[in-house]
Amino acid sequence: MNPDILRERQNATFDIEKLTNILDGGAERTNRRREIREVLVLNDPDFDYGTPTSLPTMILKLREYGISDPVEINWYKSMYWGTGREALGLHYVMFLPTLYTQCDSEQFNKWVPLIIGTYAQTEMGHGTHLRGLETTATFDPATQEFVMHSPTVTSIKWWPGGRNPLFLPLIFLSIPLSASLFDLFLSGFALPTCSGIVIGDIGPKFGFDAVDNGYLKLEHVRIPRENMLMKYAQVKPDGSYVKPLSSKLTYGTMVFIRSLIVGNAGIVLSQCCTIAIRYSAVRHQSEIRAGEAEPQILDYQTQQHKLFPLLATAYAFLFAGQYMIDTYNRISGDINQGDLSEMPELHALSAGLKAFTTWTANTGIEVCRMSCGGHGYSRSSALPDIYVEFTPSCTYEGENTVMMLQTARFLMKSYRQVQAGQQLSGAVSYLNKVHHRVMAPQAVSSQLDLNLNTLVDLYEIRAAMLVELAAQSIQQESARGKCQEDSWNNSTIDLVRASDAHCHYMVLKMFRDKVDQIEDPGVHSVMSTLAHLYAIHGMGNFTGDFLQAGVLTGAQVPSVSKCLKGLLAEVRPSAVLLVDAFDHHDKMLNSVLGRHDGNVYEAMFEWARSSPLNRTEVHESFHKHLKPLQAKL
Ligand SMILES: CCCCC/C=C\C/C=C\C/C=C\C/C=C\C/C=C/C(=O)SCCNC(=O)CCNC(=O)[C@H](O)C(C)(C)COP(=O)(O)OP(=O)(O)OC[C@H]1O[C@@H](n2cnc3c(N)ncnc32)[C@H](O)[C@@H]1OP(=O)(O)O
Ligand SMILES: Cc1cc2nc3c(=O)[nH]c(=O)nc-3n(C[C@H](O)[C@H](O)[C@H](O)COP(=O)(O)OP(=O)(O)OC[C@H]3O[C@@H](n4cnc5c(N)ncnc54)[C@H](O)[C@@H]3O)c2cc1C
Repeated sequence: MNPDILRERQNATFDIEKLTNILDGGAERTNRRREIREVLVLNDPDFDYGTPTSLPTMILKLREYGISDPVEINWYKSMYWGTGREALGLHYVMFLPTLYTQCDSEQFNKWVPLIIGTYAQTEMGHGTHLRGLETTATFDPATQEFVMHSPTVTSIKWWPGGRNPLFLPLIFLSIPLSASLFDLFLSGFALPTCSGIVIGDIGPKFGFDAVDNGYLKLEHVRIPRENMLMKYAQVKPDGSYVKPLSSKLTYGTMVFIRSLIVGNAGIVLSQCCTIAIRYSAVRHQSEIRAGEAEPQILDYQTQQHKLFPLLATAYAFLFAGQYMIDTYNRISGDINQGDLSEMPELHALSAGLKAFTTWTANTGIEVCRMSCGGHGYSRSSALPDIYVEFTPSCTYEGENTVMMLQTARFLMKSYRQVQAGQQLSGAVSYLNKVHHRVMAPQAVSSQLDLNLNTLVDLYEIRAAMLVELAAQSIQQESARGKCQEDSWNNSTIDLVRASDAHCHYMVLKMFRDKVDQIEDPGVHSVMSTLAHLYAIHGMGNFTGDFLQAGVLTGAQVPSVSKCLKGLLAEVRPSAVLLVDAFDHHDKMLNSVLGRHDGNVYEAMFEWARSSPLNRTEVHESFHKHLKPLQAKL
């Protein structure tokens, strides 16, 4: 083991295993995750790491081992595929959940165990604006069929993942918005089961290469009436339409996946922090004091300033992901029982946190890559691949700006309810105080009150202020004679800013609540330090907001920076131990820089030598192209 990394692991001030258990949701979950990883994957002789041929093996193994819990499926898949996406991701996270949530019992029993599918909602002309989708589904009572049709070029279904002839049906959204299971293909390499279907691949993408995103054009293709998913809405044999309790129930799968993406952003950021911080512990470069040995780059304050707030953010997002999934499970359970009262809040929370966490993680991955210098740009670091695979999450499952504006809709509605004298509950209850906000007591002192509860209060006040400013912008636009829609559009910068601040407050609050639950003193202490770092770093980034909210004075601004530097120094001794607690296996991380043993250079040389370009002493291109050219010169 590299001596630097060995030294970093001595004198731990907290129990790493206990922190890993907290991240997993308990010791039993950690044990189960490791059992899946060590026994069912790494020690499986059939396991040929991450090669496409292993996809069928993976599916059959999942069935052989009886792994059906979605989280355990993801644990298994992530060991098989490491940090990359794989062709079946969409099947597990969108196609199956749609069947689970939108099929009536007969359809569920008929389809769920048997098929692999995709989710074809987006069209070439519309991805965000679902009410603008053009594909039609026209019921023909004479034949008890729906006639599915793509009337225009912009109505061609565009992007469905895993849309190759190998795959079976797809969930199809069409006008009127209902989800019909559209059985297009038989298993295997069968051609379309009926004419009128034009499919293909949409061509090379920025990345996401393991997933073939396709296109699908339908020309009056008929499917049985029974293929409409009929849990919430039905078309009866006589053609009569039974409306769902809410038209938004059809959007349920998107809410589910957005909820998952929150925790996934934390996982991806934790992977990158593991790579960058372990590498920064073994990389020596330049000098701090003349004549002395080159220091670990992790001892440069700037390197700590790049990485430690991201480390804190990774923990914050992992805890936010746990909260999000628990909230999703609770509210979707109520919805299943017909209680839709909290559906708007679930939509607003999942939409906002999905955007907030993916935007932040997306930027953070690049900071981690650049903090590793040239070696970060090498594919051996895994950081370029992680970025390329993660960055579309800011677009898919709800484009982030649009998602922030959906959260803003909920915030504005809540604000108007407070103005009308209503008492709010839930995540926006802080708006009840928006008109009675008193200056925070600490604003009169020059010292920053570092109490975590006080910091949460400051973020709450900041969010309330920005919600009020956005509402006032809309009111001012209306007062200038603008219609409601234009008043809204002319305030969308403020609205996104308000939603962002609301999500920032929510994430810090969840982090504080999680820290409060930690009983082990050592773990509590180091997590409390990270939560403080997350809060103070945010105050440094948005100082203007806190000044404008009147909870920070000009005299206190220098102490924000001073406090930040102190917290960076406090995290330094535990940095490697904190990424060890994420428990990312080398095989899954697949990064030369992020190896647990820190033996980076030897591994990098081996990695380079294994390149196909080095298979021969002289590359064949010399003989094929250069040598003939030289002969003519
Ligand atoms: C299982 C374990 C696995 C773990 C894996 C871990 C993580 C996963 C990581 C990555 C994912 C992996 C694979 C997936 C990768 C790629 C696949 C990508 C797939 C896709 O992209 S699928 C397509 C996604 N498309 C969208 O998201 C479309 C976005 N657009 C919309 O949602 C809607 O058009 C809109 C923007 C919300 C507007 O809708 P609209 O009907 O026009 O409503 P409005 O007029 O704006 O509002 C009316 C009213 O309705 C409320 N509303 C809107 N949406 C919802 C909702 N979903 N739920 C509840 N309520 C909703 C809205 O709030 C308004 O209410 P008011 O009271 O304000 O009137
Ligand atoms: C890798 C990847 C995989 C995908 N997989 C699938 C899949 O399997 N199935 C599927 O159905 N789809 C899939 N998609 C499509 C994806 O869901 C859409 O791309 C996404 O919903 C965004 O819609 P759009 O592309 O139409 O962008 P647009 O909505 O056209 O966005 C373009 C710009 O317009 C802005 N904009 C749009 N509306 C508003 C508004 N109301 N207010 C302010 N600004 C606005 C956006 O903020 C953005 O800046 C995938 C996409 C990617 C990148």
